Amino acid sequence: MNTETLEASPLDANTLQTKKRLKLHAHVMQTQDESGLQYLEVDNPLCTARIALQGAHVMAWQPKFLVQPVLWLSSNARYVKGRSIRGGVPICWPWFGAHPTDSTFCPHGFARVIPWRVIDVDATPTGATRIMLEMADTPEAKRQLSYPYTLVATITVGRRLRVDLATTNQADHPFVISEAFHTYLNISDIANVKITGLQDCVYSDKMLKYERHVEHNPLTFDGEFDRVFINHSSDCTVHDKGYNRLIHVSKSGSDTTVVWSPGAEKSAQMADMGAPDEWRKMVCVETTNAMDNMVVINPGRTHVISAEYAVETL
Ligand SMILES: O=P(O)(O)OC[C@H]1O[C@H](O)[C@H](O)[C@@H](O)[C@@H]1O
Repeated sequence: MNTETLEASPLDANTLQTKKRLKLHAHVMQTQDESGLQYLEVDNPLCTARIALQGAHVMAWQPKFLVQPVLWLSSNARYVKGRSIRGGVPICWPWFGAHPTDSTFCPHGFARVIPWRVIDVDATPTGATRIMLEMADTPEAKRQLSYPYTLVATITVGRRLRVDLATTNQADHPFVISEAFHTYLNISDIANVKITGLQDCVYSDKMLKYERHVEHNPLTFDGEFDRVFINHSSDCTVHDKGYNRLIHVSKSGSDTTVVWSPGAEKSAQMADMGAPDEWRKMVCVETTNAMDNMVVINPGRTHVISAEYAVETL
């Protein structure tokens, strides 16, 4: 289904304004809250999901065979124009972390706070729902990145969640990006999990002024943890003995993985991390290209980063 005319049509915009709900597809409803933020609510035979059009941000995804959600979403996340939502799958683009030269530019890039528009909604042969979104060309996006590009996210929700982000260089010169799916995974407790798949990898430790070390063991957590695993292009698995399940994170087009747990002290300083112990129920496993693995995109070329999440119950 092509919904390209949806936002351009005053009739459709008014319908959404008045009714706050608009059916885009058999399994997808577009809704709007009081502040004007819009969401896609997906309910298909395999899962439910919620996507904010601001940031192409997957806020929730839950396969129907599971009791616990797969993504963590803060209970006091802010739903405000121009601010990122704490939880789910924020898209960091076209830089990861702080902008290298201008501190007024959005941390982790502007893609997560800009509205995106729906360009297609479809069902896959397996019964999943595939939604394509394109980032709008707003003055704010232009202020922070002046050269021409297109940025398209394809989000597929079913038994698995897949996110693909395609950057096309429309300029007449190469440009460089860093990027991430900053995914917050829902876990039983940070003390119950270990993460495998990162052993023997070199990491830069943000807690130790970016010192580099080699990871020898599966990751476990006993305080704030913020590591950037360089040249890591393989998959990893979160083992959660509290929820008796594994969350497999597989990827392509990504050579960096970031693992982040804020710990009690940092969480207490953040306004949108929910109740005091809520941080214990999340760990971020971020499919990334950053630091040594920033991506050069030549004119006319497209680069795609993809991540897929699958849950195995034990
Ligand atoms: O608060 P945010 O801008 O969403 O960033 C949250 C976190 O993101 C990443 O994982 C970084 O490695 C952390 O250093 C940062 O604190």
